[in-house]
Amino acid sequence: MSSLDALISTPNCTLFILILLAFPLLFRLIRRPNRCPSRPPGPSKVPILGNLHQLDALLHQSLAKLATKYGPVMLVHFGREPTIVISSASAAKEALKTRDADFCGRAPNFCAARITYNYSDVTFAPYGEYWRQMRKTVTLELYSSKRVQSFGSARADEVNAMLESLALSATKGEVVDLGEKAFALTASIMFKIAFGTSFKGSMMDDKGFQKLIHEAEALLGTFAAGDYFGYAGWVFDKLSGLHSRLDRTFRRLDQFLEHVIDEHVKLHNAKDHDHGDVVDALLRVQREHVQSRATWFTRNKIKGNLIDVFLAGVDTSALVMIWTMTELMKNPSAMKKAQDEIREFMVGKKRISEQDTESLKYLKMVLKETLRMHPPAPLLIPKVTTADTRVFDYDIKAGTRVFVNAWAIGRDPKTWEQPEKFFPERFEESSIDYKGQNFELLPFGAGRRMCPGLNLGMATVELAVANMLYCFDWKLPQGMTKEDISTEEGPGVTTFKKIPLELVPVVKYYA
Ligand code: HEM
Repeated sequence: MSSLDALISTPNCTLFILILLAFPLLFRLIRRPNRCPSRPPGPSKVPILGNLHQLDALLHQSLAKLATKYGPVMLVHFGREPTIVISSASAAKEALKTRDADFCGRAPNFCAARITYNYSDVTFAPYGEYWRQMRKTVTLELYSSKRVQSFGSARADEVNAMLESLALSATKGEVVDLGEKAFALTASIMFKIAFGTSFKGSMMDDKGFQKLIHEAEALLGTFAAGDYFGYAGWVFDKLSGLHSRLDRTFRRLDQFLEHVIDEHVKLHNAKDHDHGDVVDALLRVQREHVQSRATWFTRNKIKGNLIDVFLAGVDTSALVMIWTMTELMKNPSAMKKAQDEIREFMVGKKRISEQDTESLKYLKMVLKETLRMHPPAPLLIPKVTTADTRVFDYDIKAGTRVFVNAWAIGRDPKTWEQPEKFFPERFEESSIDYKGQNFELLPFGAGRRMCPGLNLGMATVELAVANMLYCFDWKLPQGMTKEDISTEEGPGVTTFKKIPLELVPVVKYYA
């Protein structure tokens, strides 16, 4: 036996050699957490469906329930599509602030592609140069504070018309469907802002227009199987009639927009006339582009952005009004406090102006509390990651769909004391606001895809609610108590109130 053989045959040395051989393996095991991607936790999926069988029509609510088990960064599968669901303020902050650039894509959406002229709008446009240019343009032409102010008379006129119709119902002791009033108001305001005319002067009446917008919204909220199951899903959508329903709605919208744009062009060519509305603004931008030989600002881009104004601006603002009145009727002490504030401030005045609403501190808290409990877009607008990224310590691949559950975040007991209680006073000593800096309250989102229409929407809501509370007292229909008022939501991408809010207005100060 050689000396080397002798050495190897000793037990100590054999152990040493074994450790030496095992070292690379041990090293790999120790380093494993850093090298292997760590997936967010989530419910186990079944073939084809993924986790669809565990979700229901109130998607934000069923996702919130699952998140209590799997945590604030959760992976679920919609068919074959992996989707990350963010359900806490700190996870939302990491996604929408720290890694905002990775979380600002939009998920492909079959219905949205058709309705928005292949993503010619801002809301559904994929993140990139086109979205940047368009968002800059519409921010200047539509959403700047100067523009929001310039639409003030449209808001005042339409709010006055609504108050007049409520006063008429009050004299007859009629029950009114407040949801209907709110949608009619926001639709007529956006119509005037966009087209420079009221329904009366247009080719479409208010009911027909509202129906068309609701149908387009419903299509955006429809689960298109093609988005989640590839070609098989596309065939299913075709056979189920989704494609023809989509085509019908698109053609009606297109016909209407073509007519409105032609009218504006004619008037401009004949009289160099500018109504100061959105169509004129977009046509002016188009002319400037043509002069500088840029060709990308086509007619479809104008139509896509006009549709955006309605789809993003009508239902959202109306829903804030409806939920505010619902919560105030269920909480008479908050209703009294809000009315006392307004009526004390308004002594001797006829109508509340937009400037007046700035002084109504309690009303602003009421609206914040409503937006906390009832964000109109509870999952914001679905996003998609634009790069491989992380939230907390979880790896997320580029191209993954992302839902930020603003509804769950607004009701997170780790952030909010008694989150199910409507309690505007919680904002008395708090600086939390909904303007995208506080991730506990995200009704408008945050980061670069945050809602640019915040001021436009809230200007309408504040003016309308303040005047409704000032001019009228509100009673429940005979035989009903506040406990009978339902807060149940209907299915869809927005938090519709399932059972209409029906109230009886009683004139207090209306002249
Ligand atoms: C109170 C009413 C409103 C609420 C609660 C609301 C809420 C939202 C939310 C949650 C988003 C998605 C943000 C995200 O994905 O992170 C959004 C996006 C958007 N909103 Fe609003 N919105 C309101 C009013 C309006 C109005 C009046 C307009 C315009 C007329 C408007 C135009 C838009 C647009 C264009 C986007 C897409 C932004 C982008 O993708 O870059 N919104 N809104």
